[in-house]
Amino acid sequence: MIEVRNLTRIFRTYKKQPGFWGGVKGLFKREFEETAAAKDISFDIAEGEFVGFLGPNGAGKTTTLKMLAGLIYPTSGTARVAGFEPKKRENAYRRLFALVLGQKNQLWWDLPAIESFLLLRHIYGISEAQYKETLAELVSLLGVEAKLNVMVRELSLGERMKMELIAALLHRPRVLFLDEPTIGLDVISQKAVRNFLRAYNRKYRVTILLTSHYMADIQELCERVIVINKGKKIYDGSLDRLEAGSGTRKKIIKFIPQDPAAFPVTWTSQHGTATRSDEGQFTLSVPTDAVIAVSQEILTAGPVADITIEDIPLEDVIAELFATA
Ligand SMILES: Nc1ncnc2c1ncn2[C@@H]1O[C@H](COP(=O)(O)OP(=O)(O)OP(=O)(O)O)[C@@H](O)[C@H]1O
Repeated sequence: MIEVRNLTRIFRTYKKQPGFWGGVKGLFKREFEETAAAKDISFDIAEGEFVGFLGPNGAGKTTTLKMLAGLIYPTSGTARVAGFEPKKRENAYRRLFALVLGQKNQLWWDLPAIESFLLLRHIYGISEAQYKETLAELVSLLGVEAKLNVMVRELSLGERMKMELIAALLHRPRVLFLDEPTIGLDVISQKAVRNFLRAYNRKYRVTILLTSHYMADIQELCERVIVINKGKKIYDGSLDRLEAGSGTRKKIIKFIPQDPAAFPVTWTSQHGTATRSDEGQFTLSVPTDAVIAVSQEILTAGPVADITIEDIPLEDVIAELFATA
């Protein structure tokens, strides 16, 4: 469904010297700076896939999504979505995808959401019957029946995002580009949006490319992730492989001794040293194959009130990937 080959976008920005005279100088001699927001990015996404697009701030995620949506032109390379070249901005392509930017609104601020939906119905030429059916389904899935006639500016952030999603899906796109759709939402709204996206993806086999800084979004929704850093793709594969195959093939052991005096403040095992926290807890990061040995060492050292073995948080795995890339 999505085919990206060596997609590159270089931004050229004017470097203004500070102050008034800096501005005047700039009139005569302009200095430019080039930023490669996307460098030689290639990937394929099959129909119905739900792919997470990860990277730190400024990695080039939004730039790539905007190129796929035809909002900005690539400097070089090609992109094809369902056979269309986004940069040509054909109407048939506009009907095929939707782009949701969590940080921007497409709904009319001073009107109830339903008015924007009606406008979109006309823009996309959606038949009355299809409009009614789609709207009823989306509104009920997202639970916003009671808010359709409320001015958008009076909606909560979560309600507004749900309305944005309805606006994006009214014309039944086959491809969805979601740029941080859960940003700023409370945990309950984040979960509601996630549940909706999962159900929608499964029911309609819509192809979804999602960026989010919330790892829960990625872990709950995406089996595959593409990671980019400084404009370059550094990983493309399953989330499991990313977690298992990372340099941090480790687990975290946390324990609280029954008698704190039985353990020194700094306790050393064969595989590392842990320092007691104010709450009396010790935390050790150990290689996965040493988990049993270290657990036995802890239990031999003295009775424990609690012991847990956890996976390294995905955030840490990814942070390590960025650091080594
Ligand atoms: N219109 C523009 N003009 C100049 N530089 C730009 C422009 N848009 C983006 N950039 C630069 O391109 C780089 C990538 O930006 P982009 O917004 O794609 O990153 P991102 O991965 O989406 O980051 P974030 O997670 O913070 O949203 C950044 O260094 C940014 O400053």
